[in-house]
Amino acid sequence: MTGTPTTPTTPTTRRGGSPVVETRDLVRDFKRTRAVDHLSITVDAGEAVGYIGANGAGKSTTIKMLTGILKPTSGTVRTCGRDPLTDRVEVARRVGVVFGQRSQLWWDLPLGESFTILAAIHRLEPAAARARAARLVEQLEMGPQLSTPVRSLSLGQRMRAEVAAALLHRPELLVLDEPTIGLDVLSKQRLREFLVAERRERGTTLLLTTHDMGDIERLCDRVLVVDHGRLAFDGTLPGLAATVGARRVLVVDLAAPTAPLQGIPGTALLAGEPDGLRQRLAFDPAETTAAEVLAHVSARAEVRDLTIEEPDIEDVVRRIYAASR
Ligand SMILES: Nc1ncnc2c1ncn2[C@@H]1O[C@H](COP(=O)(O)OP(=O)(O)OP(=O)(O)O)[C@@H](O)[C@H]1O
Repeated sequence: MTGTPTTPTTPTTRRGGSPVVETRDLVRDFKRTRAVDHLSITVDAGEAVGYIGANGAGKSTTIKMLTGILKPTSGTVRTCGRDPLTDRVEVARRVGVVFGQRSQLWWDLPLGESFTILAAIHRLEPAAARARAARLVEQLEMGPQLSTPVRSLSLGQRMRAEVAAALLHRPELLVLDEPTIGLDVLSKQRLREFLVAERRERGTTLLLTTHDMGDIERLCDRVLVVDHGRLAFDGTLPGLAATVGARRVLVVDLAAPTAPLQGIPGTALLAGEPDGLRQRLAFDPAETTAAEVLAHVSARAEVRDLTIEEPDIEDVVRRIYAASR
């Protein structure tokens, strides 16, 4: 890795919109811990930004300051151009927040009633609110759950409901804290597809924390890495993967036992099953593509099935730490 990782690296091209999130020298101390340490970040209108870091790096504390839940120790924070502490109501009007571990829905009420109550809280015009809720319900395929009490929803259904609730008032910024944690593959996919569509249709700015590289890959144009409360990286995901040398792994299930798939350009063969039926090839996306690797494999053996293992964010972040020692 080149340069010191705690020096922000190549920022991506900015869209030139006005900042939706802007922090300058933001600090938050708890008794003995500096959770956020002179953090200066900017997110422009229409961007989709992944905010990542190891457990305890300061992500939730930052988000709580952006949304007016926590007061900074020092420094400034502007969300949609406002101070989230003194302009709480205006910020709440313009921002939607989803905390994966916490619900904003009424547990014992049918889901549809939560939407009605939220619309009233946001003082939305009833007909417009009903139309917006109906559209979200349709897009998120939640119609059958509208009369179900929230406590009886599956985790995937509840997360989609949380996202719908956070978007009911058409916020400019949607902040998502671990939106796909614990979801099965299909639920993750549905939620990601919805968020991509929402962004395309309404230009909603996304800021999300996640431990899932798939969320970043499918949703974000830009990644911010926080390490011990400080900004450690600001750039694209390929830029981050290249910076830390993160590899992807192509896992192939072969039709017949096959000799180890050694010597495929740009790959390293990882330990596989002894019969050679399942083999794992690590590759650097900067050097080759999954399609090229697969073409080489197919020339040697019949491929029955394949999966690609993404670099794990914890692993990427561990590599950043290792490089900073
Ligand atoms: N209310 C609190 N009181 C004391 N310390 C806190 C409090 N909230 C957070 N911290 C500490 O601040 C640091 C940053 O915590 P934070 O929750 O922001 O990290 P995080 O990156 O969101 O982690 P995770 O991925 O585990 O949610 C940690 O050392 C944490 O223990």
